[in-house]
Amino acid sequence: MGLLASIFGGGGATTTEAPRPPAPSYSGVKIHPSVDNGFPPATAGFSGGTLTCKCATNPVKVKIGAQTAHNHVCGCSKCWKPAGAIFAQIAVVGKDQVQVTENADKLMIVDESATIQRHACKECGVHMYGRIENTGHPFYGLDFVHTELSSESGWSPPEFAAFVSSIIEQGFDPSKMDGIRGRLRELGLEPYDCLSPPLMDAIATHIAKQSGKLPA
Ligand SMILES: N[C@@H](CCC(=O)N[C@@H](CS)C(=O)NCC(=O)O)C(=O)O
Ligand SMILES: [Zn+2]
Ligand SMILES: [Zn+2]
Repeated sequence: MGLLASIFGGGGATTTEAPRPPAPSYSGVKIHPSVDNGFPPATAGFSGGTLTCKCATNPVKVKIGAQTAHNHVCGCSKCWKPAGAIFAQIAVVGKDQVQVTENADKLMIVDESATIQRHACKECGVHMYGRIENTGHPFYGLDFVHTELSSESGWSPPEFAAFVSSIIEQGFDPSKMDGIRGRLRELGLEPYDCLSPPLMDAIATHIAKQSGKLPA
């Protein structure tokens, strides 16, 4: 065996390597019911559906007139999560495509001071859409919606995981974060502790153009 081969273990048959342990599986770690068993790709040409709150009678209905974008799971404390879920699942759509069609009187704004004005059903607590009213905000014009509230299939699938560390603020055991991030990666949802790099870059670009650091 040559010197390099002996240093770097390139000797082939003479090297006795221990078998590599199988990659750990985090399949038992729960994230959100819509992603825990995997999720289908978007349907080509899909053009929206109707979101319905959880009320057994007189549910609030919101018609979404287009496919969503930037679907993701969010670990922050402000986004609505179904019972027992650690993450929310949320996507954006143009605000002009969002129309409350039934029982609009049951909606209330959860926190008037928040950037995203989340319109929730007063009775069941489900957030039906979140709107940004600040015209200077990078995401102005986009509404935030939970497409799991629709019976239609074909919506854009989640692409990444946002605000992952924020689940600790809500009481999640910090020693179990490796399992959470491992499971998210297994599902193809790269975990970030804020938004994804393309979205953070888009926000920063908008801010730099507003301040004149970049040409508008
Ligand atoms: N660590 C905070 C993060 C909250 C946060 O910044 N959430 C993001 C993702 S939804 C956001 O854009 N919030 C704006 C808003 O809630 O209006 C928490 O969990 O409450
Ligand atoms: Zn309701
Ligand atoms: Zn959130």
